[in-house]
Amino acid sequence: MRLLVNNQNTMSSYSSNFLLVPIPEYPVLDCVPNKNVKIVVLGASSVGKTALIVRFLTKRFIGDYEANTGALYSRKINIDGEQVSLQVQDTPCVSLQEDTEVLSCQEQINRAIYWADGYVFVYSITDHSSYRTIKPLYQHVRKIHPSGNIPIILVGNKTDLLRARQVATNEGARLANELGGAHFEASARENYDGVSDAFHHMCLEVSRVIGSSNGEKRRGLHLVRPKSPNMQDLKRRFRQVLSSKAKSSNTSL
Ligand SMILES: Nc1nc2c(ncn2[C@@H]2O[C@H](COP(=O)(O)OP(=O)(O)OP(=O)(O)O)[C@@H](O)[C@H]2O)c(=O)[nH]1
Repeated sequence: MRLLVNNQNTMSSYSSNFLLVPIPEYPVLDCVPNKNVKIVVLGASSVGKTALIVRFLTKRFIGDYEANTGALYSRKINIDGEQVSLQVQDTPCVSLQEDTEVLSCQEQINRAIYWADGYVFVYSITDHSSYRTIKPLYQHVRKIHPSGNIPIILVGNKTDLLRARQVATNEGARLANELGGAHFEASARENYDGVSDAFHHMCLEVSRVIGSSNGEKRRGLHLVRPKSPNMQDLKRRFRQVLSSKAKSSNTSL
């Protein structure tokens, strides 16, 4: 979901919520070289993907969200004393086709999976079907990245709703172990520390993988493209050529 907040200062005359970009992006050129951590958050409907991201980046839980359109959040954060440029991609929900293990997943999610270096799989501890989407989702990620080490974590959200629990802690831990990642339980609603621990762990894992590839991007697929010439620059040069041509044709008359 995408974040909705009421902005008292600018929209006080409106009673309903409106859409606001919650966390301003900073220019891509301002990224810390070789420390650009790209994370995608994946999971079924209403498990709390947006709530977890917003909680981690702002320490706030707002609670009112609009259906997700896949916002990208950029921040500089400090991981173990080191500055890291973090990009977190929120995604629309995925689902299983009825009574099957077949995943329904938008193309935009595939692009995010391809782009990312780390994967946060989220389920709700109150929704067993959201837990059951995780394995097919992981297999889907694996189809896109068939080889190599992909840093993942598994987060069981909504631990404040203990009475409605449908997924036991050891079920989550077992699955995380099977998929080769760490398991966390958290409540975006009630506890910042649990959320922060999970994202910090993810960032550390991704940093480690990036670091171990000597500063080059993993898989060699995301190397920075050479800068294309600036449009203004091209126009200026074009005008210069035209005016020098005009001058030379005047002098030859
Ligand atoms: N009780 C409780 N509710 C939560 C928690 N996290 C999120 N929610 C609520 O769950 C609902 C869905 O949260 P979102 O963050 O929008 O979930 P999402 O996974 O982004 O949803 P989709 O857009 O459907 O993919 C909202 O009503 C949130 O307020 C939590 O930790 N505890």
